[in-house]
Amino acid sequence: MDHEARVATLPGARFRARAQRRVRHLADAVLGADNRLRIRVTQWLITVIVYAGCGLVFGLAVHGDWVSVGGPALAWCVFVASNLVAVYIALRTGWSARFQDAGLTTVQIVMGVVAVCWAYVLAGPFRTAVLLALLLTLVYGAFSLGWRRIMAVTGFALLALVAAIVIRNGAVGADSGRPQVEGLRIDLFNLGMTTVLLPATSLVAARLSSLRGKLRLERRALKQALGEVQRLATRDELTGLPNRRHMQELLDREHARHERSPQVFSVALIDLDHFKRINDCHGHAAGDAVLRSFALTAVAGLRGQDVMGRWGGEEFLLLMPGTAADQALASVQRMLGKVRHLPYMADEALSFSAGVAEYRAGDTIAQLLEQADARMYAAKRAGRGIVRLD
Ligand SMILES: Nc1nc2c(ncn2[C@@H]2O[C@H](COP(=O)(O)OP(=O)(O)OP(=O)(O)O)[C@@H](O)[C@H]2O)c(=O)[nH]1
Repeated sequence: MDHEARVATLPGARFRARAQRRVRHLADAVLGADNRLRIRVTQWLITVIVYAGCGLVFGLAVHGDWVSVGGPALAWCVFVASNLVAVYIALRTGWSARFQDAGLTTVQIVMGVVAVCWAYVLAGPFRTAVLLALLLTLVYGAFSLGWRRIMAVTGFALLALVAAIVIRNGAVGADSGRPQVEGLRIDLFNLGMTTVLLPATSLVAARLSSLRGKLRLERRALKQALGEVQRLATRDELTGLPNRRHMQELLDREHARHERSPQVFSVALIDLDHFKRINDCHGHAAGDAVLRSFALTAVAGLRGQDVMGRWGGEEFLLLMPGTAADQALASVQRMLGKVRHLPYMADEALSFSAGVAEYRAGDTIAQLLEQADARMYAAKRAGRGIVRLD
């Protein structure tokens, strides 16, 4: 038993693995397994934690009789909790996915603004601190809302604050018989500061949002470019087959696999016969078309695990994993039979000469290729249109 396997069987390691599995299952159950859903629900979870933290501070103030709120505080809690539960159900069941704003960001911001402004009415002398939450609520939109929507919710937040101030002063006035000038001054000061700071925060948030959008587009373009670079680095442009470098990599990989667990594999070097004549008689473009057509026909007849690449010019290399020499020979002979009937070669049959070699344990890939090459040249000397295994 190797070191890793021994470690995995220790009681501590087993316990940790089981605990990790449980945490993973719990996370899947709460947040969902889908990556996008996870991001949305995690964002919602952060909101819950922020509400809980602010609620705790508020609760301590109420408990210490620093502020007296009474029944309306319970109504506020019920409002916030029911909204949070409704949003969670809408996200977690996938119901919200039908909307463009699948994370229900706008709904959550509007809900947050109402909750903050309501808390402003309830918080008495501590109401100024509550406004910090208004800024946070707007920043929340930066991650998914567009510029216009962020501005719209900012306007809504300012109107909601005006409404909260009117309601607060109305309530205080009703309690004491006349509006309290000192409290009203604080409210107007708060409103003034918020009118300046909230749009500024939203502007910063909107810039963040557009930067994120640009980054996302650039990342997508970069991914596409990388895919294209990879394709160009591994493919032959004319035939679309793997190029020589990629074939060399595949050979090395097959060799390494053989070293780990010996499994037979063979190669064939295939060289089209008298290709210069095709070019000379029909032109270079026709020669290109024949190369493409040959590649298509040859690949169409291959088995799933076989790979054919362009080795250079009119020479191709076929790698046949899990294939012994005699099967490889039969396979390449079948290919030779097929290419003789290429549609636009009616006036002259296309043929190739090929050398097949099976990998021998202990050999290098270069030795294997040399063997196939020598057999291919032997096939040429023997008259062309032949596949040789010796
Ligand atoms: N059209 C075209 N021709 C190519 C390409 N690559 C190599 N060739 C041509 O292939 C021909 C190969 O000629 P040779 O090496 O003399 O071989 P051959 O005429 O096939 O004769 P044997 O191999 O002896 O049967 C040359 O004329 C090259 O120009 C290509 O990408 N497109």
